[in-house]
Amino acid sequence: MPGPTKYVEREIPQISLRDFPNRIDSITAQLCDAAEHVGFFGLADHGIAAAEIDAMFALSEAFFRLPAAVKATVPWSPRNAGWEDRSQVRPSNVVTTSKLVADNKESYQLQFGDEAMRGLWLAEDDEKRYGVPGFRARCTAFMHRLQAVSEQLMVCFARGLGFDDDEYFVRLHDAARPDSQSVLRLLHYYDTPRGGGDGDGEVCYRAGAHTDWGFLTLLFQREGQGGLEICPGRESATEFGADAAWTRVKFTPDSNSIVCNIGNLLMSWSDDRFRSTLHRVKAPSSRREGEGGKDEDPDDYYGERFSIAFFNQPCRSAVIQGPKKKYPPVTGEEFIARAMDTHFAALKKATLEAEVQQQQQKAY
Ligand SMILES: O=C(O)CCC(=O)C(=O)O
Ligand SMILES: [Fe+2]
Repeated sequence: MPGPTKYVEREIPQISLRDFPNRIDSITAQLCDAAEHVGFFGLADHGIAAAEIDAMFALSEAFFRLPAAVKATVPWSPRNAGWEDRSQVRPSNVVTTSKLVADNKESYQLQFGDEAMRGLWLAEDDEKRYGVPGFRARCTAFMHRLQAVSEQLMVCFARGLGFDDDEYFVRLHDAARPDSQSVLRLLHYYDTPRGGGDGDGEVCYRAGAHTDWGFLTLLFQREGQGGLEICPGRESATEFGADAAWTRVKFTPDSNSIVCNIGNLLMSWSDDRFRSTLHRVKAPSSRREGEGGKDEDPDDYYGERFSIAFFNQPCRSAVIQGPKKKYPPVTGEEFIARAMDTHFAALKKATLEAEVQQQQQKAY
């Protein structure tokens, strides 16, 4: 059972993309510094207007407010796309609660490719009928906006890592290729019940501690809907940072900042120079006092949270190897398959350990 979270203030670098062509050297230096030392940074002056972001959040909320039966017509598929509801069980959830607890959220994952999205978009007539007209076109346009911002970062990272070709990462993440794997994830976290002693004792996690396994994640959050926390450098004695000092990633209103973080793939692609950083959306909480609810803090936020994440993932056939060749080459497809295997192996291990713990408790 987790104890109260320790919090520390850490500076999360804020990087401006203003005047990108002329400032590319200084932006590259700032990005590489943030990627090496924190793994997280905020991006300002990225060119996506506040109105565009607001409109995308409104569209996402309209989708999530649809009846479950409608959302279930575009169900999650192992192609890493589609809608899921309270189905993502993370190893960290199991380790900290000793139960198979899923994140208390729903999400809808979208990709560029027709094949990946086969049967996973609402039909045009249904978009109109259910009050989300133009949903597919608007989401796709927003993905292209995020792709363009990501490509600027990719050019900087290619330069900073010493690849000869500035477009190296850009080519391997080409959204026009049919084997593109990048994902836009609309997220909706449900209200989290607080420990009160009058409920059924269900323990809720919003998003358990994890690192992202892709290349680079870009995330929008909303003012007043906090919860995202990071644990830089995995400064933790335990696997998922339960005893570590966490830092809240606050919304920065004046810059429309995009929260960016390095994924495991860019970490290995940089020969471990850049770091992927443990993060989570707090908090474990419970309807029954003392069950997970121990981790409550006066600054916690328990209301609904909407966020939008864009996961840059290399095309399936991309060959991935760092400039110093620390790791043998792997394709984008292999990397993701391995990430899945690692995830399920960790889940299996955590589940077995939780079962053993429960048996021990019964025995004494
Ligand atoms: O919603 C958030 O703020 C974080 C989401 C996240 O970390 C993820 O989906 O990987
Ligand atoms: Fe994440």
